[in-house]
Amino acid sequence: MQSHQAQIQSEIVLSARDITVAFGPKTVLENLSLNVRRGEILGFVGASGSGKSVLLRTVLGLTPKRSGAIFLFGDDVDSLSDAQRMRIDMRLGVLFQHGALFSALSVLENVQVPMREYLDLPKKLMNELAMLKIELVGLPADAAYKFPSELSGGMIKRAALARALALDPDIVFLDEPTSGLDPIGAAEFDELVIKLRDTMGLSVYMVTHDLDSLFTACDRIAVLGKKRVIVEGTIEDMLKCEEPWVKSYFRGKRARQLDLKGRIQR
Ligand SMILES: Nc1ncnc2c1ncn2[C@@H]1O[C@H](COP(=O)(O)OP(=O)(O)OP(=O)(O)O)[C@@H](O)[C@H]1O
Repeated sequence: MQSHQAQIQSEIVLSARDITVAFGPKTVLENLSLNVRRGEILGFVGASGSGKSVLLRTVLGLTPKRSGAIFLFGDDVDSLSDAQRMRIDMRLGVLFQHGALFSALSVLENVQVPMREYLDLPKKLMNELAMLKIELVGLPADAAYKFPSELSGGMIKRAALARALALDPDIVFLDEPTSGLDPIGAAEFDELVIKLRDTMGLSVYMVTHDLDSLFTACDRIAVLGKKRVIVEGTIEDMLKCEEPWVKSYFRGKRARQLDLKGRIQR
């Protein structure tokens, strides 16, 4: 019999099954299947234009699929009532590429956007909860009253993460979270994501091109190619894989510069 811990570990929080998405005559995803397990950080990679953002939008219900099913926390989202769907949506946090904060709102107000949308809380409590999230992502308290234009790139990402965490989600979707950050800022962001996973049991679906993130933060990696997931596994599996795109990505010049293999063996 599986231990309770093993059951939790193997629980599937997101299952995309046989997903096909097309725009007019152009099929972008075809019979794609992918699972995210509770408490794991899944890195999702693929060539530019291969459909990573389309899949993310499809999972979130923002882009319609032609066929297939999306299961979130065991429920087929197409079978849910509006009220049930809303309860599921509250368990998802999203950090879109470029942070996508509202420029006219302070950081505190940005973090409160999901709270205002889904909850009916007194202002004082909302302020306290938003401050807790701001602290959680490592921003100083005075950042709460700043506007996005007054923040560095790294602070914007953290503020956007605080907003994604506003409702204590079970899974967060991060779309290229470290793009535009310098290597130190990117490494700090990865550490933050790992810490949140470890302390909150968060599941993380991370679209990324960042080899450092794939190496240090991701438990598993899924590679999108030919309209579906062509390879899935650990970073060690990627380094052994002979599929041409995977090989050139993980063992190409840039990867060699990062000395990924050496770092694995150390
Ligand atoms: N609304 C749309 N209408 C038509 N085509 C679209 C639409 N959205 C995306 N596409 C097409 O789907 C394909 C996949 O795009 P997508 O943005 O998902 O790629 P990606 O893997 O996220 O790329 P990148 O790594 O560059 O962000 C592209 O050819 C894009 O032009």
